[in-house]
Amino acid sequence: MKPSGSIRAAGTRTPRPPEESSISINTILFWAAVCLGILFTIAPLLPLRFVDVFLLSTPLFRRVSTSVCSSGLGAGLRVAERFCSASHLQVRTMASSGAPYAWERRIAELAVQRAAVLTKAVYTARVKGTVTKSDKSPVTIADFGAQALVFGALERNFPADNIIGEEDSGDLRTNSDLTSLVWDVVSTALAETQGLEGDLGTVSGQSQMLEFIDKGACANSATGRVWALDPVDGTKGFLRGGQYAIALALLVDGVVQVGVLGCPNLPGLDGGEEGVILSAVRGQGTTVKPLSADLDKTEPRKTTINAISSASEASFCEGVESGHSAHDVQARIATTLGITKPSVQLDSQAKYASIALGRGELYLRLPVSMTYEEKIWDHAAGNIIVEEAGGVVADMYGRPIDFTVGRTLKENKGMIAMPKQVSEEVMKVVREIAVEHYGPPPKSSL
Ligand SMILES: Nc1ncnc2c1ncn2[C@@H]1O[C@H](COP(=O)(O)O)[C@@H](OP(=O)(O)O)[C@H]1O
Ligand SMILES: [Mg+2]
Repeated sequence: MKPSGSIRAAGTRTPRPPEESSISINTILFWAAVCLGILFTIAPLLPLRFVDVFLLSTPLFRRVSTSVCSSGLGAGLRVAERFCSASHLQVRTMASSGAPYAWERRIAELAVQRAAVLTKAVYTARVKGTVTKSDKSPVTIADFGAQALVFGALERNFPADNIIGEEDSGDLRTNSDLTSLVWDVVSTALAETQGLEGDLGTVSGQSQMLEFIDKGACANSATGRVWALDPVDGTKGFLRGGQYAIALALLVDGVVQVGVLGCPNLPGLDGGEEGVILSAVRGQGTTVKPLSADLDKTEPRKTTINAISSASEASFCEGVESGHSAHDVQARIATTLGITKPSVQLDSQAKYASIALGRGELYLRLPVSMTYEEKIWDHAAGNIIVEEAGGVVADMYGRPIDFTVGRTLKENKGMIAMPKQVSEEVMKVVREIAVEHYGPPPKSSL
């Protein structure tokens, strides 16, 4: 793992590596801005292939444009951008957005989208290369392949950040047939998303693929910038033909600041093609786009949780797997709240996505066993997506979720997500039933 200690002020972009940030002298920046301005102005007159290759592919261009914009000398560039053809929208988006975490959100969305190309191919394939992990849970070539693609993209864009990932390459390193199967789906997905290579990089071969997969072993979620990935959340749903999600979040000093959820099997927007991608940045709301959209060219749509005035109006969702949450306790809570609609059962963080999209109001996840510790990658992205959509997420005792304690959420038990307007009412009932059923909250292990 890379050393930690990459603490940065919230909302700032990851500093480029040392050699990149060395372009900091004002004179150089000024002339760089002038040159870029001229280049952008004449860009439409030049052969498209040359312009695209030069502007979109050179690391030098990315470094210079990043420095130009952050130094405030980007005005010339922005003026020149107006004259550019649509093929340069990618660069414009990158260079002109000043919102905190805009770069992180964009790369996370693109990485999740590319991973979804891979998972969708495996979802419909006959061979999924399923193996059973030591904790008895299943993992497929889609989990490994999606993790390699996303971590490659993070490594390229944020090399100083730490990463927590659900999978590691242990099962692959002892099974060359399985590794070949993963490489097949990775290389196919790379070929199908060649347009993203400039932003997300590539995977050079099997050995780099294994290296990328192993970048997620970080155990510290409390300090610095840490990404948390679940490459295929809801693997059992994935294998059963149900819902699943690709979930990526960025934590800064233990607080989730960015979250992206790709949900390939959720109904599309306005009756359109299946699959949505939601993203949220702390303080900026939650947005949604079709998963298959050209993300740089598609306006994000704000989405908010339904504001209900009484919990009895809610429809609630829960997991499909009875081994993952206590359906009987959840049913009792729903009845006590006066909810009459039957539960909607969905696998994965598609539940958080559904309530953020206003397709349900309440998510109940009560533990089957008090010894189970929820995983950070199963909740970080969903947490911010619901909160930024106007919801509240808490554990079954009404406590906020503590994301600072490493790979598991050991300071919390159970999980509930709900609209703000009814959060007191819901938390009171859930807390009472939780205490009665499971006993008082266990003492902090810290
Ligand atoms: N006993 C248990 N209690 C709660 N969650 C569990 C569990 N065993 C596994 N899980 C988690 O539940 C996740 C799926 O959630 P859901 O049931 O809502 O679809 C799994 O994610 P993966 O599928 O990524 O392994 C796994 O991490
Ligand atoms: Mg999971």
